[in-house]
Amino acid sequence: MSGVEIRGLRRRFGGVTAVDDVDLDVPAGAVTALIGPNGAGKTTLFHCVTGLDTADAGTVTLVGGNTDRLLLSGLPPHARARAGVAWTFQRIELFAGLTVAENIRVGAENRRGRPLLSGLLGLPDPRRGAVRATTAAVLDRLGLTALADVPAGLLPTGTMRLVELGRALAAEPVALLLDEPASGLDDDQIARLAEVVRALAADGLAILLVEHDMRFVTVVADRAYLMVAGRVLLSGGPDEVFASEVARDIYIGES
Ligand SMILES: Nc1ncnc2c1ncn2[C@@H]1O[C@H](COP(=O)(O)OP(=O)(O)OP(=O)(O)O)[C@@H](O)[C@H]1O
Repeated sequence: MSGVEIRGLRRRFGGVTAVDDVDLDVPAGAVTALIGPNGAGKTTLFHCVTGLDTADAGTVTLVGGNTDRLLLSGLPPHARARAGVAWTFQRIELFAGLTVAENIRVGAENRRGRPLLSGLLGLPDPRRGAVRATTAAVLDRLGLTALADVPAGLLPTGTMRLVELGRALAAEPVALLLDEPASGLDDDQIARLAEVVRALAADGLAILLVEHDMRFVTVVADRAYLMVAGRVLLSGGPDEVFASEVARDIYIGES
């Protein structure tokens, strides 16, 4: 399998085992959803993949990409990003004063890095052409070209989420992690986001989604993992997982 392989992952906070011996595959070319009630450990697992948190045990491995198998465990977030992992947060973290294009360009520049010396000397960046091309391609892909020059802070939430996704995509990742991308979106925006996410998976990205919105998960995910109290209780097609007794108990009353 190429994608992200999680094995025996464990993370404790004092007496709480937030992630308890989790195995999970995020294959390339598919959307994998991680679902479960508040406090299940989804965000902790997500952060152990990005490197924003450090697992106490287990491994996270990137399979494919620049190297055949790269152990991500132990690497800081920027090294994981450079290896091909990109993510978006539940809380939107755009530069409000920068335009849509500038925000996306940040992602493209992070990926390519800028030769330190030319930056310090104020010389033209030799990679600027590639950054510009990537930014234009991402704007086009997400239908944001007409908004390229609009300050991100002026956009409605749904569009901001697309810009954040654009910034992640501009890094040309192998694996993409999305933390509650549908939160705060209306039905039309959710449908549009679902289309974009499906198309990205069809292009070969390995996508991991932490999500509460059942409808979105059902439409977009190939496989869902149900996590409760740090453990994966079951996994399978989203319909099958949501139809299970344990999921029905959790999601009853939710949309
Ligand atoms: N930094 C921390 N320090 C102490 N406990 C933590 C920390 N982060 C998470 N926890 C605990 O770990 C458990 C899992 O939390 P986590 O945020 O990963 O769950 P979640 O499934 O993402 O929940 P939600 O859907 O509400 O975001 C919870 O009991 C939480 O209180």
